[in-house]
Amino acid sequence: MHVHRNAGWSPFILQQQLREYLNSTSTSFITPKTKDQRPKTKDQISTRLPVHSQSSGIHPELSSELQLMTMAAKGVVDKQARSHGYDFAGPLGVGAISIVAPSVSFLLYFGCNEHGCPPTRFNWAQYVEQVLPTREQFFSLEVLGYFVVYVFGLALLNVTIPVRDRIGTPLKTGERLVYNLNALETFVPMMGALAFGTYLNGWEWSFWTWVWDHYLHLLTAANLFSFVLACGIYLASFRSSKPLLAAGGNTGNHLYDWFIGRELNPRIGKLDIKLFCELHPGMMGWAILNLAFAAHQFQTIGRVTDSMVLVNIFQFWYIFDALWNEPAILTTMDITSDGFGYMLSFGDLTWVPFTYSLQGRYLAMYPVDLGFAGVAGVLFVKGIGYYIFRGANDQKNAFRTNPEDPSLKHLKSIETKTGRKLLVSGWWGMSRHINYLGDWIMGWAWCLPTGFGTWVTYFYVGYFAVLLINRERRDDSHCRIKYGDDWKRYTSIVKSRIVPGIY
Ligand SMILES: NC(=O)C1=CN([C@@H]2O[C@H](COP(=O)(O)OP(=O)(O)OC[C@H]3O[C@@H](n4cnc5c(N)ncnc54)[C@H](OP(=O)(O)O)[C@@H]3O)[C@@H](O)[C@H]2O)C=CC1
Ligand SMILES: CC(C)=CCC[C@@H](C)[C@H]1CC=C2C3=C(CC[C@@]21C)[C@@]1(C)CC[C@H](O)C(C)(C)[C@@H]1CC3
Repeated sequence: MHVHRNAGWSPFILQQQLREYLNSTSTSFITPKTKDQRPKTKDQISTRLPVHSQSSGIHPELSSELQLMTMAAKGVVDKQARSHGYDFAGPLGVGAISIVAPSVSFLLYFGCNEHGCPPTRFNWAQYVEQVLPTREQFFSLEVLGYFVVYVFGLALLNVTIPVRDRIGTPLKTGERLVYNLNALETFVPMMGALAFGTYLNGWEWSFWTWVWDHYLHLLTAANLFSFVLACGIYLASFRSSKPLLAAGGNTGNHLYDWFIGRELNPRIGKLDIKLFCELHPGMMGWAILNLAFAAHQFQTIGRVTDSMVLVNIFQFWYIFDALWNEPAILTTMDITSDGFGYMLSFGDLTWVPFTYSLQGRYLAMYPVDLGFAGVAGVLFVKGIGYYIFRGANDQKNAFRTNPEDPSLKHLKSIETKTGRKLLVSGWWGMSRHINYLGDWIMGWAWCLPTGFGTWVTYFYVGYFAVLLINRERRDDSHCRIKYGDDWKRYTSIVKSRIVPGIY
């Protein structure tokens, strides 16, 4: 069996290769008999090439990943493996993002509120006097407490609701984690309870009023919680049990590793913090905020406009779609390769619920009636976006689940040395991430219902374009490592990154 130097990082296949290789070669892998025979310090083992001598049980013919698997098989993987290069322009870039992103989450509030969106009629002195909040308006210990109870309550549900257990993709240590996939089983009863409360009390229900009245307190609480959580998880990653670290979050630069995430899968018992934060408090909080905005609009104008209905339906659909397809998240880079740091802590718990719901908050203050033509136009944009987004994601997920599925036999793909195939026709032949294009077009369907009275509510499509372009580049570099020359072959066939024929 020819063992490829750059075998892609595909643990299933690597395990198969390793098994065949071990059977086919006379090389005897020295299996440490007892723990004390295993290399004990980082200096004694390394995951970096050039390879070790025979004595460590690693053979030079094996690719770097296969060596890792071999070490994994021998329990000698260096879980502290130093990382590859920097993303986001390194420590300077992540430092800037760590200041700018939270600031923007507040600026979108101070720049779009009852005083205007943006409040341009004030000069600076009037703005400071009339708009800037007092300390009491900015921070509330009581609301922070409620926010903590909300997050911890969801965490308790996540580890107690009977779940569809799911096995994650194999780690470089060879082990695979079990995940509690019950986001939908949590979200549906939550929405049912809120609907029942609204049925009993009407849209004037004090819960909706409370959310609206404490929006800024909740935003501050989410920012504080995200920061403290990221710091706690970072410090915990240095614990004596030496947890598995993310390849990109172990550079040794504290600021960078804190932002990107040093530990790959931080857990508290059965609670997987990365998966929980990505789909529970933030995504569900996003839906709650949108409903509170619709309630506020009803309380102020006695009805809910067609634009507010569309924004709520579109974004509720997006949230429900994410939770319905929860198993698919186990193969995303956030779960498989990114550590849990401030980027995901802030992104999940603050950025998503508070900036993605900007359109609903704007419409609660500045109602827009679209009319039939407007509704039809926005529905058309949404339909185009969702057709691409869902079509591409379903096709890839189906192909990854069972490449031999009869419904996929019309699709062309290329073999890779890892044994996994890459689609080169259908959605994934049009561009390497056409799913991103569909998602971005859907973002326009979220912004257009706010009309053209302000540019502020179109912030999302601008930000999202930057995020997806960066994400495509990061995924490209991950795939280049995974697939080596086969990825070059793939990119020579599928030339467009996101927009077919354009980018
Ligand atoms: N609203 C938001 O803020 C965000 C939304 N999203 C959305 O989430 C969805 C998922 O995106 P993301 O998590 O980036 O991952 P993707 O769904 O884009 O999957 C990327 C992975 O798919 C596999 N792949 C790539 N090309 C092919 C091919 N030709 N054939 C088969 N498999 C291929 C590779 O993994 P492998 O080969 O190892 O299987 C690659 O790493 C997207 O629709 C995106 O728009 C994402 C981030 C933020
Ligand atoms: C400004 C800043 C620091 C941004 C951090 C990035 C995060 C906002 C995003 C990183 C990956 C994300 C994903 C989703 C939301 C945005 C973040 C957290 C996601 C949950 C949206 C819904 C999708 O269906 C998804 C589940 C595939 C997706 C996962 C990644």
